[in-house]
Amino acid sequence: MGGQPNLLAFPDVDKLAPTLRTYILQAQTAGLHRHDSFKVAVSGGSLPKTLAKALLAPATSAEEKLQFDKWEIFFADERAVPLDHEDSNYCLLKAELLDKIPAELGQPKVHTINTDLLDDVQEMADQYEKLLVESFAARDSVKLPIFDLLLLGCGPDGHTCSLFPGHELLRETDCWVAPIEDSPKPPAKRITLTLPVVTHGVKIAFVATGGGKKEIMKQIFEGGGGLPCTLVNEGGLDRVTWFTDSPAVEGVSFPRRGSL
Ligand SMILES: O=C(O)[C@H](O)[C@@H](O)[C@H](O)[C@H](O)COP(=O)(O)O
Repeated sequence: MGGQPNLLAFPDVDKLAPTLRTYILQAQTAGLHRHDSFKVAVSGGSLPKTLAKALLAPATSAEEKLQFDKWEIFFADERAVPLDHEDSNYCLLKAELLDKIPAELGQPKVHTINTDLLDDVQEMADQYEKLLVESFAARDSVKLPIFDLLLLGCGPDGHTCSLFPGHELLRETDCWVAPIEDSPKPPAKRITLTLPVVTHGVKIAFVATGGGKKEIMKQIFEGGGGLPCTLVNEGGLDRVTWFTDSPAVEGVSFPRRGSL
């Protein structure tokens, strides 16, 4: 392991989407070879919309087929709200992507939070972790779940998943899924994958677009001072790829801007 995160910059989201699609298809192929399924974690925010742009586009004859029936989708973070609530990351993903997948491509298996536990986010996180244990840790030797792909956003303060700058959760090393009850971004109660799980992914993708990300992108790539996104870069190294648009990276100096 080594290298550096890869930073890809596109003129706009429409130009970014086809490369994101190719990247996801490559990760799907690798996952299917590894365990005949594709285990993905996704965040909320603007990501589901961009994912939809990438994944709902018509297929080209040269590419691998999207096999959604082999996908297992987990949430990199989720808010402790009912599944049909406007703050729910599941609700967002469903509206933007899941409901629009053509029947012939199959439907992913989606692991939602247990909404009986909205008042007990510790238990909600523990149960979600159990889902990961069942899905990933068939062998005792598995110490951490290894997602085939994590698809993440980056907040204007440098947070990712529900891992916020300066928060004690950044030091969590034992559990795979943690509760948070004081999220600075509402709603306050959430669950999130922890940093060791995020940085263990086979591939880790950030999608960060729009001029609102410009200042934080500079900080992340020019030092970062322990920002959550920087910590993922440092832990994931060349397994991390950033999909950005020009407004988000204007003025960001970064040694490696590449292609897939
Ligand atoms: O539940 C959440 O709050 C999101 O999962 C969060 O982590 C998001 O990914 C970032 O805030 C980026 O959001 P944008 O893409 O909307 O900037």
